[in-house]
Amino acid sequence: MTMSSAKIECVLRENWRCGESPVWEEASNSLLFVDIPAKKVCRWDSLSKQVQQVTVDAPVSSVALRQSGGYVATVGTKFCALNWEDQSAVVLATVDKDKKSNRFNDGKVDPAGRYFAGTMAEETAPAVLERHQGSLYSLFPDHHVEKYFDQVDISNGLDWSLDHKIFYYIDSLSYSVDAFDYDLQTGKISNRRSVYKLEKEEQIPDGMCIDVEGKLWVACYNGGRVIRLDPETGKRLQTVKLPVVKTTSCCFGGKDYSEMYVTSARDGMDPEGLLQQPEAGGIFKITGLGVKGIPPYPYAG
Ligand SMILES: O=C(O)[C@H](O)[C@@H](O)[C@H](O)[C@H](O)CO
Ligand SMILES: [Zn+2]
Repeated sequence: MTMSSAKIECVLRENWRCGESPVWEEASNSLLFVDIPAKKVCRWDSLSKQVQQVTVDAPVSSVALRQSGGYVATVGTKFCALNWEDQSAVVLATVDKDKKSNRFNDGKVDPAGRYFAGTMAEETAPAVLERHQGSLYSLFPDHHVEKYFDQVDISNGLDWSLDHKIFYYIDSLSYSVDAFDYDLQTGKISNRRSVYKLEKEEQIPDGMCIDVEGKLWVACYNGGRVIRLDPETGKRLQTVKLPVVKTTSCCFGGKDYSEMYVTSARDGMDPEGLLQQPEAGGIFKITGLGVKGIPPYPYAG
C-alpha cells in the first residue's frame, strides 16, 4: 500500500467538452490532449500556461508524438499526421469504411512506434451507442494498418508492460482491464484475459497508463477517480478521487514524469451537476503520488 499525500490541482479550467488522450511532450514542457466533440487538438504549455489549439474536420479522439516531428492523431476514422505550424492534417490511412457512423476513440503508440487505436459507434449520449461496432487497429511505421479484432463496444485505454511483453487494453463496456501477450517484433497480440474487473462505484473504465513500477492507472468515467492496479495480482492498490465525476484519462508528465495529468469531460452533465462541479471539463495535475511514469513512445512513421 502506497502512503501518499497526493495534491490535486485544476491547472486548466477551460471546460472542455470531452478532454481525452493526455500526452506529455518533454521537448516543449507541454501537455497535449484532445477535445473529442469540439474537434480540437490542444497543447498546454506548463511554463507559460498558454493553450494552443488546432481544429480539425471531425471528432479527434487521440493524439501522439511523431518521431519525424509534429504529431499523429485519430480524426473520425482516419489516422492523420498533424503539422502544428501550418495546422494541416494529412491522412495516412482510413479504417471502418463500411461503418459510416463509427469513429476512432482512444489511441497510443507502442514501444516500437506503431500507433494503436480502436473505434466505436458514435454515441447518442455518453456510453449509449450501438454495441459491438468497434475494432482495434494499429498503424505501422510504413503506414499500413493491421486489424486485431472486432466486436468492440467502446475501445479505450491502452498501454504496454515495461518489458514490452504484455499489452493492456480496455473495452469500456466490459468493465474490465484486459491483458494480451505482446510480440514487440511483429506487433501481434494473443491470449486475452482479464486482469481487473471494476467495482460498481468505480463505474466505467476509460483511459489508462502505466507507471515505472509496472502498475496500471485507470481513469474511471463517472467514477471521479483514478485507480492504481497491480496487473499481476489483480488487486487495486490505490484510489485517488478528483473533484469531477467524468474523469476520462491520465498520463504522467512534468519533471521526470513525477506528476500525473488527468483529463475530464462536461458533456453529458446536467445543469445541476455543472453547478456542483464547476471544474468539470478541466485538466487536473496530481502531485505527491510517490511514483513516476515513463515517457510516451513516438510514432515511428
Ligand atoms: O472518451 C472516451 O473514451 C469516449 O469517447 C467518451 O465518450 C466517454 O469516455 C465514454 O462515453 C465513457 O465510456
Ligand atoms: Zn477514453
